[in-house]
Amino acid sequence: MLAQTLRAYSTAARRRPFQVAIDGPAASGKSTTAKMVAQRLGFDYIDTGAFYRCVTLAAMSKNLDPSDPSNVQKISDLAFQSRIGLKTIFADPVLNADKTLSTPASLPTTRVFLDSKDVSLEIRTGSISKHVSAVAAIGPVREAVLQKVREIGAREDTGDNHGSDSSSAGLVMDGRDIGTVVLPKADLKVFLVADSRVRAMRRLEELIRNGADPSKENLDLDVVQQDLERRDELDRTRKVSPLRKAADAMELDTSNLTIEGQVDEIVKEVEKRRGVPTQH
Ligand SMILES: Nc1ncnc2c1ncn2[C@@H]1O[C@H](COP(=O)(O)OP(=O)(O)O)[C@@H](O)[C@H]1O
Ligand SMILES: Nc1ccn([C@H]2C[C@H](O)[C@@H](COP(=O)(O)OP(=O)(O)O)O2)c(=O)n1
Repeated sequence: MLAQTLRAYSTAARRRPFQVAIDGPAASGKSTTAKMVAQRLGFDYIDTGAFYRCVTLAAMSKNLDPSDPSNVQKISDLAFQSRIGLKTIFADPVLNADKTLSTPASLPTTRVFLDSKDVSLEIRTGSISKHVSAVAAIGPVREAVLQKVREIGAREDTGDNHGSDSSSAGLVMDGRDIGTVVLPKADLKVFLVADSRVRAMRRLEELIRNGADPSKENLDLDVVQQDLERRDELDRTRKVSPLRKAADAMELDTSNLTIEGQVDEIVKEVEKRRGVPTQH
């Protein structure tokens, strides 16, 4: 009996993927960095912000204004009922002339599905960004998202991930409360920050890259910066699971870093903590 228990325990211990929690304010580089870290290490990736954005889209599609307190119950019900799925497409490693493998330079892309519909671009529009913090402040909505995220995390733990039959060695998850609430025992916690003007420039470029037209929409650097700062303030001051740095998180300021640079810092730290150098 004891031997059986010990064997079960050691299997569970071996199976638990290495967890990397990445938190920080809006547009600090969390999802880009998290995806690339996952690609470099062969880990899975979960973007928790996408869940709050999907619930916001579901609410707005039903004309439920998230800032109206009388809609809280209906939005909470929607959060529990909505089926939300993520699929991250990682690029294959590159085979070098000397037969070694290296990580491709291309960025992985994450497709987001709400009740089977691909809403990847729709959830990034200005109107969703404007309302998402109000939705994310609703306690039952956070419970519903936590439940969904943990279910996905547990599937990855048992190998039922992305249709693959083997579980990955680790998991990278990004959001606002990953290190404090969702994965409080994460093996590595990172808190990304960057100057708000720099974040606004990067976010504006991204919106334009994704097809936004600043001449037609009310979109300039000041507008984007104000939206990021307003959202950060709401996320930091809400009662349930506010945005804050976990006491044991490593802080990384990306203002003067390249994307590769910030990914390198995190991968180095994972390798140090795992004691296993990974192939690049
Ligand atoms: N070090 C960097 N240098 C330049 N652009 C960056 C850097 N880090 C992130 N970005 C860009 O900034 C934008 C916001 O990053 P993103 O990963 O979406 O942030 P978050 O997930 O924190 O909101 C993206 O367009 C991303 O490509
Ligand atoms: N774990 C999380 C993730 C996101 N949120 C909320 C707070 C954010 O304003 C929204 C959207 O998050 P997302 O990471 O997609 O937003 P940005 O890419 O940083 O603009 O969701 C949260 O409260 N908790």
